[in-house]
Amino acid sequence: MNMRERILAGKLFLDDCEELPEERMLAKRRMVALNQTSPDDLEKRFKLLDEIFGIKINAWVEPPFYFCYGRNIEIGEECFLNMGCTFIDDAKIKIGNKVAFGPGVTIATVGHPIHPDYRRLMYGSPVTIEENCWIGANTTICPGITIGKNSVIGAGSVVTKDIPENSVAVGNPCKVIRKISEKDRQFYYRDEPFMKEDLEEVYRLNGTDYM
Ligand SMILES: CC(=O)SCCNC(=O)CCNC(=O)[C@H](O)C(C)(C)COP(=O)(O)OP(=O)(O)OC[C@H]1O[C@@H](n2cnc3c(N)ncnc32)[C@H](O)[C@@H]1OP(=O)(O)O
Repeated sequence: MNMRERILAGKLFLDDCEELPEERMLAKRRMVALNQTSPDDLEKRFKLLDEIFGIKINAWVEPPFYFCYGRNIEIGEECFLNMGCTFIDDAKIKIGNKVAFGPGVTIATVGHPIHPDYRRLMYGSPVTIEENCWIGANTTICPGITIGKNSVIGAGSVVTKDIPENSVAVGNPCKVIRKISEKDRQFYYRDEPFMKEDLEEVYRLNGTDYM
């Protein structure tokens, strides 16, 4: 097994060989270039993002955006990353369609042994966020986590265990407080109801179709 295979297999690894440092250096150059783009230079931004992810993507990534490799992140259609997200992608990060990230979200796929004698070593474990999730501001997602589709993670959460689909989960450690229900189709925030005329006006003002 070579080092890259060890990383993928979740085994202990070090990352100073097999051109991994060169790959990270190239990624850092692209990261710096992306984070220095002007907000109106969208053409350059989109080109750099395609280079970073290694494939043409259809997602909105608000700089600054920080990552290790970029190529280990698989991002679905119509995702939105608000500013200041950090994706530590030594192992795979898989993000489904229409996932929204608040500002300052950290995804960590890598960890170090607890004992200081072995601390320099690393192990990776992939993170999966299924479609339609909303990850609140400044959330940290730990190695090996899966967040099920449609779920909402409250701001400032630290996700240390898998979160099932259709859940609202908050806190440190992040715990499910309730399931998403039919009531959430009626109220958008506390006791504020969705109203047909209100929705119509929002979509009309924005020039988009109603629902
Ligand atoms: C894509 C973007 O850029 S979005 C911009 C960034 N925006 C955000 O990050 C906002 C994220 N929103 C939140 O964290 C909200 O609090 C939500 C969505 C989790 C609220 O969900 P709701 O189910 O409506 O929760 P509700 O407000 O009723 O609170 C329920 C309980 O959870 C607690 N709670 C709510 N949010 C959090 C949180 N982030 N962390 C810890 N506890 C929380 C409340 O204090 C309450 O506790 P109590 O029962 O002891 O009083």
